[in-house]
Amino acid sequence: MNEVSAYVAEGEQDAEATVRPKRLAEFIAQHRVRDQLDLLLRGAMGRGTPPDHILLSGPPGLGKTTLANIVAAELGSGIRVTSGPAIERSGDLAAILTSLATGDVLFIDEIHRIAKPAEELLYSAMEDFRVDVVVGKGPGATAIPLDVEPFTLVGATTRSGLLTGPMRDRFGFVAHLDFYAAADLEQLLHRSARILGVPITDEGAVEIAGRSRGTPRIANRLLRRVRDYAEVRADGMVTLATAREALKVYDVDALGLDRLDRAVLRALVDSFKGGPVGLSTLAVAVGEQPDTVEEVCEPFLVRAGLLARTPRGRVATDAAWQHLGRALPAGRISAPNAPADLFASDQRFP
Ligand SMILES: Nc1ncnc2c1ncn2[C@@H]1O[C@H](COP(=O)(O)OP(=O)(O)OP(=O)(O)O)[C@@H](O)[C@H]1O
Repeated sequence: MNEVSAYVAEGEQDAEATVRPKRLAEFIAQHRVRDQLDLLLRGAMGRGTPPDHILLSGPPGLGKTTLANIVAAELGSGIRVTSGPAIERSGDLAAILTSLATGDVLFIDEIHRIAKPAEELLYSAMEDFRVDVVVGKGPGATAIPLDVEPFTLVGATTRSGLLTGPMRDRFGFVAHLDFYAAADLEQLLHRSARILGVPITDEGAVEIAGRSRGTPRIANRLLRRVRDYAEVRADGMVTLATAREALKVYDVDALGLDRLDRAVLRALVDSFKGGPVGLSTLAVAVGEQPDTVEEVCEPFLVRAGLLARTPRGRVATDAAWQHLGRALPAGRISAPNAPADLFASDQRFP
């Protein structure tokens, strides 16, 4: 996994936890989602019932796990955390569900990857707070109904388009987290720097924010890398100069693209003449899993107008050729920058 991707590397989780906002009021930006959640939670607390189930979607590192923890903290409830791939058998899920206390929050990350039998069990738990646990096999199998205490499911997904209709319909509140504006990331960096005791100038924060791909987790990670550099090679202060020098060492370019992002663009432009090319072929060309290319690199490349996802495959836009410093080949049909709605549609393209 490359240095600055939006996934958390082992050993960095403590640093992440230190700066993670604990309450809604500390959660920066995403005002619409924050307001809506605030209403949902206060309404439910006023009535003394658990709020509707909540689905959070969006690219990695934008705050889904943080919001799930905030929901529990605001409700004053306990939280159980698991993930779709971790629930292999419906029995695993039944054990979790039946051990929940009244009002608990159950957070399922990557909920689109939950196994089918477990998903079906979840339907009745979400709707009727009841699960049928099947004991035995074949004609002798019996279903034992078990009660589940009223709870709130918070599901997180990077691919809401992959959720089945029945699953999506059972969430009373669905929120899509979008990439953060640079100004919001500056605010976030100042907050994190304060908590970590890192002196930072406004220009330093602007520089890091501009290269953070609209993603809080990446902003926090770059801050830690620039802090290392500032402490080892300068006087410890994060400034414009230390940020620039450090980010050069870590191979993060002016748009915030890292090695994998650039490898994807280079493969598209140099090996496939700008595309269209299918996702799996592109992933093989850069030596990564298709899921990583699709979920980690592409959302931002599309957002930055460098790559378009079309029904015929991935295409490098004119801006991608320019960003790589390549001349557009003569006779090439120009691919204008990707329209934002292609990204928002969140569909799986070939
Ligand atoms: N709105 C925000 N305000 C302040 N910090 C934030 C905000 N959103 C995210 N962060 C920070 O970014 C880090 C990553 O957030 P989080 O783990 O919630 O992302 P995620 O969307 O759940 O990603 P993944 O799906 O990969 O787990 C957190 O440690 C938190 O400190």
